[in-house]
Amino acid sequence: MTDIVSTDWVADHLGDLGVVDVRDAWEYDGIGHLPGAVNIPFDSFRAEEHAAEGSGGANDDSSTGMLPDAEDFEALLGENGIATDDEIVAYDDMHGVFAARFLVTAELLGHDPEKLHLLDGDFSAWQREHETTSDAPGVEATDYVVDPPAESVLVDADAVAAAGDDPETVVVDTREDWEYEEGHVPGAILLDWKDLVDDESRGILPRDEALAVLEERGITPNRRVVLYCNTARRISHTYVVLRHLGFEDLAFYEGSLTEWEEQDRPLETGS
Ligand SMILES: O=S(=O)([O-])[S-]
Repeated sequence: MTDIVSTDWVADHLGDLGVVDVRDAWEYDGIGHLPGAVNIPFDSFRAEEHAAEGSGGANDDSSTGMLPDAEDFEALLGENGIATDDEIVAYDDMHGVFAARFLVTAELLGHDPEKLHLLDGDFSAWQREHETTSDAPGVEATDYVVDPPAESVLVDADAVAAAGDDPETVVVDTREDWEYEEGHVPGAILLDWKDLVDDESRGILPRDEALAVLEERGITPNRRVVLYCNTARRISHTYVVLRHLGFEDLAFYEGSLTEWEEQDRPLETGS
């Protein structure tokens, strides 16, 4: 399970971690970064275009959304010296949402989720408490191998539509309220991903508070939770937080609303 870790935990384990900074290169170079961090900016591990269901050919019913090609991801991690069995910590300066997307991408492409960690409180927490550097790390290229798991949390649009009729399942829209009001998957519940984040510390809410926010909306660990947003970036953060809180039955709609709308599926409006 991808974990959420403190700056002190990262400081204690720095020598044993592949540290991935997903901010833009100018921030990594100009503002500084964690010691030993490599820079893998957000745009570099996303597909250039959204790939909808069936885009891989007539018999392809998979939805790869914004996931990169396996070879591209292998080359990217390999050239940055990240190995297939590395423990990885990722961070950004956006409350963790971009870093979470990196970690979920790695998980979906087969990196052991037990070895994936999100820095709580993002770069700002590290900057307040620990030294940063502008020194480039020494990088030794690796042969990173993508090997997607046989069982995946990925679901397609049909599964999302069917989930709406299942009382054991809750479909969750992690966008902002105005986006939800303009149009959402019928029956979906609104949970802005930032509602689980403390705006000041940029870290996740204390466990009890986070669980209370979720329970208020009927999102409880005994239910299956199906997540979507626009292009699967914001759900990546919610996915990591829910795993951290102990939610076991999660489904990840990579195609998200982009695909849903491309397929002319129904939308509900209003709050
Ligand atoms: O975060 S997003 O994929 O909805 S743009």
